[in-house]
Amino acid sequence: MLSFKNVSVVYEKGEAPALNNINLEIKPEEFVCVLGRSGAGKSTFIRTVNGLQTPTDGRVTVLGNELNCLKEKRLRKLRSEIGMIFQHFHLIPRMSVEQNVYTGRFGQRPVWKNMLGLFSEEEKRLTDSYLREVGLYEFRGRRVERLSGGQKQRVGIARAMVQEPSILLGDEPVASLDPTTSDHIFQLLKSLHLKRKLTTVINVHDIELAEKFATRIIGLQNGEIVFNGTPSEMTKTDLQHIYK
Ligand SMILES: Nc1ncnc2c1ncn2[C@@H]1O[C@H](COP(=O)(O)OP(=O)(O)OP(=O)(O)O)[C@@H](O)[C@H]1O
Repeated sequence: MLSFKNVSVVYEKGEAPALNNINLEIKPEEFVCVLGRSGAGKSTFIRTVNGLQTPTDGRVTVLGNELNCLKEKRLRKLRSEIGMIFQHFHLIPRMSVEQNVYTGRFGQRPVWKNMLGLFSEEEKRLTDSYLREVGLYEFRGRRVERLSGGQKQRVGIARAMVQEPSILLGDEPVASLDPTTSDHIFQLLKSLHLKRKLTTVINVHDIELAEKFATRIIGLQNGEIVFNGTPSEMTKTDLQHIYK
Protein backbone atom coordinates (compact mmCIF):
# COMPACT_ATOMS: atom_id res chain seq x y z
CA MET A 1 0.00 0.00 0.00
CA LEU A 2 2.74 2.46 1.11
CA SER A 3 6.41 1.71 0.74
CA PHE A 4 9.51 3.71 1.63
CA LYS A 5 12.84 2.49 0.23
CA ASN A 6 15.98 4.26 1.50
CA VAL A 7 14.08 7.55 1.70
CA SER A 8 15.92 10.65 2.87
CA VAL A 9 14.84 14.28 2.88
CA VAL A 10 17.40 17.05 3.28
CA TYR A 11 15.90 20.55 3.31
CA GLU A 12 19.12 22.56 3.36
CA LYS A 13 22.45 21.32 2.04
CA GLY A 14 24.84 20.65 4.90
CA GLU A 15 22.04 20.36 7.48
CA ALA A 16 20.99 17.13 9.19
CA PRO A 17 18.38 15.21 7.16
CA ALA A 18 14.74 15.57 8.25
CA LEU A 19 14.30 11.91 7.18
CA ASN A 20 17.33 9.64 7.12
CA ASN A 21 17.25 6.44 5.07
CA ILE A 22 13.71 5.35 5.95
CA ASN A 23 12.70 1.79 4.97
CA LEU A 24 9.12 0.93 5.72
CA GLU A 25 6.07 -0.92 4.41
CA ILE A 26 2.54 -0.04 5.49
CA LYS A 27 -0.09 -2.61 4.59
CA PRO A 28 -3.74 -2.01 3.68
CA GLU A 29 -6.06 -1.31 6.62
CA GLU A 30 -3.29 -0.62 9.14
CA PHE A 31 -3.90 2.22 11.62
CA VAL A 32 -0.42 3.66 12.13
CA CYS A 33 0.46 6.35 14.64
CA VAL A 34 3.77 8.16 14.28
CA LEU A 35 5.36 9.34 17.51
CA GLY A 36 8.39 11.55 17.99
CA ARG A 37 9.63 14.75 19.53
CA SER A 38 9.12 18.07 17.86
CA GLY A 39 11.44 18.18 14.85
CA ALA A 40 11.78 14.37 14.65
CA GLY A 41 10.49 14.40 11.05
CA LYS A 42 6.83 13.41 11.51
CA SER A 43 5.35 16.10 9.23
CA THR A 44 8.03 15.52 6.63
CA PHE A 45 7.19 11.82 6.67
CA ILE A 46 3.47 12.47 6.12
CA ARG A 47 4.20 15.02 3.39
CA THR A 48 6.32 12.55 1.43
CA VAL A 49 3.36 10.15 1.29
CA ASN A 50 1.11 12.55 -0.62
CA GLY A 51 3.89 13.96 -2.76
CA LEU A 52 3.94 17.39 -1.07
CA GLN A 53 7.57 16.72 -0.21
CA THR A 54 9.91 15.12 -2.74
CA PRO A 55 12.58 12.85 -1.26
CA THR A 56 16.18 13.90 -1.81
CA ASP A 57 17.00 10.18 -2.07
CA GLY A 58 15.10 6.93 -2.27
CA ARG A 59 11.68 5.83 -3.50
CA VAL A 60 8.18 6.31 -2.12
CA THR A 61 5.53 4.03 -3.62
CA VAL A 62 1.85 4.67 -2.93
CA LEU A 63 -0.85 2.28 -4.19
CA GLY A 64 1.62 0.83 -6.66
CA ASN A 65 2.73 4.23 -8.01
CA GLU A 66 6.28 5.42 -7.55
CA LEU A 67 5.79 9.09 -6.72
CA ASN A 68 9.01 10.38 -8.33
CA CYS A 69 7.91 9.02 -11.70
CA LEU A 70 4.41 10.51 -11.76
CA LYS A 71 3.44 13.36 -14.04
CA GLU A 72 1.30 16.14 -12.51
CA LYS A 73 -1.98 14.67 -13.83
CA ARG A 74 -1.34 11.19 -12.37
CA LEU A 75 -0.13 12.72 -9.10
CA ARG A 76 -3.36 14.72 -8.90
CA LYS A 77 -5.37 11.56 -9.46
CA LEU A 78 -3.39 9.70 -6.81
CA ARG A 79 -3.87 12.55 -4.35
CA SER A 80 -7.63 12.16 -4.72
CA GLU A 81 -7.12 8.71 -3.15
CA ILE A 82 -5.43 10.31 -0.14
CA GLY A 83 -7.46 12.27 2.40
CA MET A 84 -5.57 14.62 4.69
CA ILE A 85 -6.44 16.28 7.99
CA PHE A 86 -4.40 18.99 9.67
CA GLN A 87 -3.67 20.41 13.11
CA HIS A 88 -5.10 23.82 12.18
CA PHE A 89 -7.93 22.34 10.11
CA HIS A 90 -7.21 24.42 6.92
CA LEU A 91 -10.88 25.34 6.52
CA ILE A 92 -12.42 28.45 4.97
CA PRO A 93 -13.76 30.27 8.06
CA ARG A 94 -16.44 32.41 6.40
CA MET A 95 -17.90 29.55 4.41
CA SER A 96 -20.50 27.14 5.75
CA VAL A 97 -19.79 23.68 7.08
CA GLU A 98 -21.41 22.16 3.99
CA GLN A 99 -19.45 24.33 1.54
CA ASN A 100 -16.20 23.43 3.28
CA VAL A 101 -17.00 19.74 2.99
CA TYR A 102 -17.79 20.13 -0.72
CA THR A 103 -14.26 21.45 -1.30
CA GLY A 104 -13.06 17.89 -0.63
CA ARG A 105 -14.44 17.02 -4.08
CA PHE A 106 -12.55 19.79 -5.89
CA GLY A 107 -9.55 17.65 -6.85
CA GLN A 108 -11.82 15.29 -8.79
CA ARG A 109 -13.81 17.86 -10.80
CA PRO A 110 -13.20 20.30 -13.63
CA VAL A 111 -12.22 23.76 -12.35
CA TRP A 112 -15.24 25.45 -14.01
CA LYS A 113 -17.65 23.27 -12.03
CA ASN A 114 -15.86 24.24 -8.81
CA MET A 115 -16.04 27.93 -9.71
CA LEU A 116 -19.76 27.72 -10.42
CA GLY A 117 -20.34 25.64 -7.27
CA LEU A 118 -22.22 22.98 -9.24
CA PHE A 119 -22.50 19.67 -7.42
CA SER A 120 -24.20 16.49 -8.56
CA GLU A 121 -26.93 14.72 -6.60
CA GLU A 122 -24.40 12.00 -5.80
CA GLU A 123 -21.96 14.57 -4.36
CA LYS A 124 -24.75 16.12 -2.29
CA ARG A 125 -25.78 12.70 -1.00
CA LEU A 126 -22.16 11.91 -0.10
CA THR A 127 -21.74 15.23 1.72
CA ASP A 128 -24.98 14.77 3.69
CA SER A 129 -24.03 11.25 4.62
CA TYR A 130 -20.59 12.24 5.96
CA LEU A 131 -22.01 15.28 7.75
CA ARG A 132 -24.34 12.87 9.56
CA GLU A 133 -21.49 10.47 10.26
CA VAL A 134 -19.32 13.16 11.88
CA GLY A 135 -22.35 14.48 13.81
CA LEU A 136 -22.61 17.89 12.11
CA TYR A 137 -25.64 17.55 9.84
CA GLU A 138 -27.65 19.98 11.97
CA PHE A 139 -24.79 22.50 11.67
CA ARG A 140 -24.41 22.23 7.90
CA GLY A 141 -25.48 25.82 7.21
CA ARG A 142 -23.36 27.36 9.97
CA ARG A 143 -20.21 29.29 9.18
CA VAL A 144 -17.13 27.34 10.19
CA GLU A 145 -15.73 30.31 12.17
CA ARG A 146 -18.61 29.80 14.63
CA LEU A 147 -17.64 26.22 15.50
CA SER A 148 -15.51 24.82 18.33
CA GLY A 149 -12.09 23.29 17.59
CA GLY A 150 -13.45 19.74 17.85
CA GLN A 151 -16.32 20.58 15.49
CA LYS A 152 -13.88 22.18 13.03
CA GLN A 153 -11.82 19.01 12.99
CA ARG A 154 -15.01 17.02 12.29
CA VAL A 155 -15.56 19.26 9.25
CA GLY A 156 -11.95 18.55 8.23
CA ILE A 157 -12.60 14.83 8.54
CA ALA A 158 -15.84 15.00 6.52
CA ARG A 159 -14.01 17.02 3.84
CA ALA A 160 -11.31 14.35 3.63
CA MET A 161 -13.89 11.54 3.54
CA VAL A 162 -16.01 12.95 0.67
CA GLN A 163 -12.95 12.34 -1.50
CA GLU A 164 -13.70 8.67 -0.79
CA PRO A 165 -10.01 8.05 -0.15
CA SER A 166 -8.37 4.70 0.49
CA ILE A 167 -5.62 6.35 2.55
CA LEU A 168 -6.19 8.85 5.36
CA LEU A 169 -3.29 10.95 6.64
CA GLY A 170 -3.31 13.17 9.71
CA ASP A 171 -0.64 15.72 10.62
CA GLU A 172 -1.19 16.16 14.35
CA PRO A 173 -4.97 16.47 13.96
CA VAL A 174 -5.63 16.70 17.71
CA ALA A 175 -2.66 18.84 18.81
CA SER A 176 -4.92 21.90 19.27
CA LEU A 177 -7.70 20.04 21.12
CA ASP A 178 -8.31 19.11 24.78
CA PRO A 179 -7.82 15.46 25.88
CA THR A 180 -11.52 14.49 25.87
CA THR A 181 -12.19 16.04 22.46
CA SER A 182 -8.98 14.42 21.15
CA ASP A 183 -10.22 11.03 22.29
CA HIS A 184 -13.59 11.60 20.59
CA ILE A 185 -11.86 12.59 17.35
CA PHE A 186 -9.73 9.45 17.48
CA GLN A 187 -12.85 7.34 18.12
CA LEU A 188 -14.41 8.87 15.01
CA LEU A 189 -11.25 8.28 12.97
CA LYS A 190 -11.06 4.68 14.11
CA SER A 191 -14.71 4.01 13.29
CA LEU A 192 -14.32 5.51 9.78
CA HIS A 193 -11.09 3.56 9.38
CA LEU A 194 -12.82 0.26 10.15
CA LYS A 195 -16.02 0.96 8.26
CA ARG A 196 -14.34 2.22 5.06
CA LYS A 197 -11.35 -0.15 5.30
CA LEU A 198 -8.93 2.79 5.19
CA THR A 199 -5.19 2.73 5.58
CA THR A 200 -4.60 5.41 8.19
CA VAL A 201 -1.36 7.16 9.18
CA ILE A 202 -1.50 9.82 11.88
CA ASN A 203 1.15 11.90 13.62
CA VAL A 204 0.35 12.39 17.25
CA HIS A 205 2.06 13.75 20.34
CA ASP A 206 -0.17 11.93 22.81
CA ILE A 207 1.33 8.51 23.59
CA GLU A 208 -1.89 7.25 25.23
CA LEU A 209 -3.91 7.91 22.08
CA ALA A 210 -1.36 6.05 19.98
CA GLU A 211 -1.41 3.11 22.40
CA LYS A 212 -5.21 3.04 22.51
CA PHE A 213 -6.00 3.31 18.80
CA ALA A 214 -3.01 2.31 16.67
CA THR A 215 -2.45 -1.15 15.24
CA ARG A 216 1.17 -0.13 14.74
CA ILE A 217 3.39 2.60 16.15
CA ILE A 218 6.36 4.10 14.35
CA GLY A 219 8.77 6.04 16.55
CA LEU A 220 10.92 8.65 14.84
CA GLN A 221 13.97 10.32 16.27
CA ASN A 222 16.17 12.73 14.31
CA GLY A 223 14.62 11.48 11.07
CA GLU A 224 15.26 7.81 11.79
CA ILE A 225 12.90 4.99 12.76
CA VAL A 226 13.82 3.95 16.30
CA PHE A 227 10.67 1.91 16.99
CA ASN A 228 8.36 -0.03 14.68
CA GLY A 229 5.87 -2.38 16.32
CA THR A 230 2.49 -2.86 17.93
CA PRO A 231 1.41 -0.83 20.99
CA SER A 232 1.78 -3.91 23.19
CA GLU A 233 5.36 -4.39 21.99
CA MET A 234 6.34 -0.83 22.94
CA THR A 235 8.24 -0.79 26.23
CA LYS A 236 9.20 2.11 28.52
CA THR A 237 12.73 1.83 27.15
CA ASP A 238 11.40 2.20 23.59
CA LEU A 239 9.53 5.32 24.64
CA GLN A 240 12.61 6.75 26.32
CA HIS A 241 14.49 6.06 23.10
CA ILE A 242 11.85 7.83 20.96
CA TYR A 243 11.74 10.88 23.26
CA LYS A 244 15.45 10.94 24.17
N1 LIG B 1 10.33 23.65 4.93
C1 LIG B 1 11.41 23.39 5.66
N2 LIG B 1 12.61 23.98 5.38
C2 LIG B 1 13.71 23.69 6.11
N3 LIG B 1 13.72 22.84 7.15
C3 LIG B 1 12.57 22.24 7.49
C4 LIG B 1 11.35 22.48 6.77
N4 LIG B 1 10.35 21.75 7.34
C5 LIG B 1 10.92 21.07 8.36
N5 LIG B 1 12.24 21.36 8.47
C6 LIG B 1 13.17 20.80 9.43
O1 LIG B 1 13.13 19.38 9.29
C7 LIG B 1 13.15 18.74 10.58
C8 LIG B 1 11.92 17.88 10.75
O2 LIG B 1 10.76 18.73 10.79
P1 LIG B 1 9.26 18.17 10.84
O3 LIG B 1 8.35 19.35 10.76
O4 LIG B 1 9.13 17.10 9.84
O5 LIG B 1 9.23 17.53 12.32
P2 LIG B 1 7.97 17.16 13.24
O6 LIG B 1 8.36 15.90 13.94
O7 LIG B 1 6.74 17.14 12.43
O8 LIG B 1 7.93 18.38 14.27
P3 LIG B 1 6.65 19.02 15.03
O9 LIG B 1 6.14 17.95 15.99
O10 LIG B 1 7.25 20.19 15.75
O11 LIG B 1 5.66 19.40 13.99
C9 LIG B 1 13.28 19.86 11.61
O12 LIG B 1 14.65 20.02 11.93
C10 LIG B 1 12.77 21.08 10.88
O13 LIG B 1 13.39 22.25 11.36
